Amino acid sequence: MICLLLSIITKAQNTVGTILNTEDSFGGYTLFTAQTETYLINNCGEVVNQWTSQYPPGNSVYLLEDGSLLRACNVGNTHIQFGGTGGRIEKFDWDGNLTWEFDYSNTTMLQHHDIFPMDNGNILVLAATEMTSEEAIEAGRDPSKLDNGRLLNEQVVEIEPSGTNSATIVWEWNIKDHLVQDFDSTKDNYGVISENPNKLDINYLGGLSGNENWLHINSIQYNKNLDQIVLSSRHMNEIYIIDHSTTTAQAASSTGGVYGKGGDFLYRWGNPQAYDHGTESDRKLFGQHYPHWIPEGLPYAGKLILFNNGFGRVPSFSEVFIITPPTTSPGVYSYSQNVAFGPTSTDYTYTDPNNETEFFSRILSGAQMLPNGNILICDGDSGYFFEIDSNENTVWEYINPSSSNGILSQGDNPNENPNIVFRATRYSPSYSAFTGRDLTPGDPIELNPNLSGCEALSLSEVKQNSVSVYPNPTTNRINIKTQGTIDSIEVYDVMGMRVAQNKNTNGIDLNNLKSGVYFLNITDNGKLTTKKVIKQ
Ligand SMILES: O=[N+]([O-])c1ccc(OS(=O)(=O)O)cc1
Repeated sequence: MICLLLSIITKAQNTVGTILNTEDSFGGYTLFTAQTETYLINNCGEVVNQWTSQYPPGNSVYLLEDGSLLRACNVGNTHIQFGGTGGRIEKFDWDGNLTWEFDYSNTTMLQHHDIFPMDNGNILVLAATEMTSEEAIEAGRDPSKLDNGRLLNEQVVEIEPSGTNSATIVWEWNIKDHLVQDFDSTKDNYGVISENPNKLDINYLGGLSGNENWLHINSIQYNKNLDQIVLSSRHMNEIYIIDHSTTTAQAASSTGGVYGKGGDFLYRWGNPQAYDHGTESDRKLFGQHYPHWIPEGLPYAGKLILFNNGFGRVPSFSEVFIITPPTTSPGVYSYSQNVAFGPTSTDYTYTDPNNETEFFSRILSGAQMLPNGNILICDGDSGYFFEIDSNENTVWEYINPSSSNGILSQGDNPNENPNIVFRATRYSPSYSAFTGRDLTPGDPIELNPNLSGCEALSLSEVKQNSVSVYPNPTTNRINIKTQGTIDSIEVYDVMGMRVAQNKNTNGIDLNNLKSGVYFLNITDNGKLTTKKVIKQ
């Protein structure tokens, strides 16, 4: 309720940039990429650093511990085309100089969607590679389900960068080595789907037709403690965990590695129909994004958080899930024959608390647990980032002003100007990338900006004690102590109705108001501060 009120009070009528900033948001810097630019903004939407590439996103971007930027970009491969393609990885230093670039794009292979920077400097790369129709049929694909005369294998490569534009592949995994099918008994991988939960049915299409982009894996994330990778397949509506401790040879087999299963799935979740372990009613995921392990030291550490887009169900609505994959020991996932991998319910689910269909992103998107227990959510389709607290109050809101029609002005309608964002990531001010950096805020991204509401709030955070109210609680008058000159005092009830106001004076009489909680909007030398008061 307090946040609802704060939002009513502090919401300048902004259409882009920072829409809402409250004292309950996690102070830090938010990184996202749109068009050719990557922005690091503070909670007021002011740019503290910016990197420019020649290319649009392809699609994820990371600020590394040393302050450099690792970004996948889209080179426009004409041989492999679907939403989310990339093809090149670029690294920039803090000052925006391109220090390394690497292409993973040709007529038969293409990096897409996500990459993951590992602690040792290597990079996990997600790529699609071509399987000819002969290869696909040999792997048991129904030939009537090969719309484009080929199929796209999904591949993970670990690359070790070197020089300014090269890298060595040091590890590799391919889904085509982990297929099962019950279509063609003459092929090697013929089997009973339900008896092979650790493999993928090459003829399960998740309700689609014979699209070559059959799996559409849209994220790759890594857990160094478990040495495991989690992948998200939009078209299967499943997430998969695989072992990274294997050799490349083991990763192409079903044995070896710390967990003994080679490159077969260690875990899968979201749509048990895909392995004949349930029906549509058992399905949890609908075009999901960005499953990743919540880092150590954060609330829900070690669990998986993901954005369930809710695409393909009626009605359409998105959710944020936190789940605990059941295990028998760390990284060893519980499974009993013919029972779908758990859990059957989530540890946490966020939907829009007022109207669930209000929160919906068809594509892209993600959610990030923050150190104070808030969650940063990227509604990628709308370029809309918002932060919720543990009571599901919205405590920060931002709309990406960079659209495919150019940089928007404050007042422009973002709904008329595509401003999609793949993912947004908040970095804590204590992150090592910021050590010794000049973080002086520059201008916001949007043209003709209006930071009034936001600056007031940020200032009130800084000058926390410079405006005080007393007595509080009060039976009648509230006095205001400030170093500046008070321009106006407005009193709002908990429903956001203004119930009293005064100008050019250092107090206000609450005599006529009922007992309860009120909010004072105090403008002092043009700066806004909000104070909660109790009328007895
Ligand atoms: O339009 N795009 O840029 C786009 C569309 C779909 C897409 O795939 S998804 O799984 O990330 O939604 C990625 C990018």
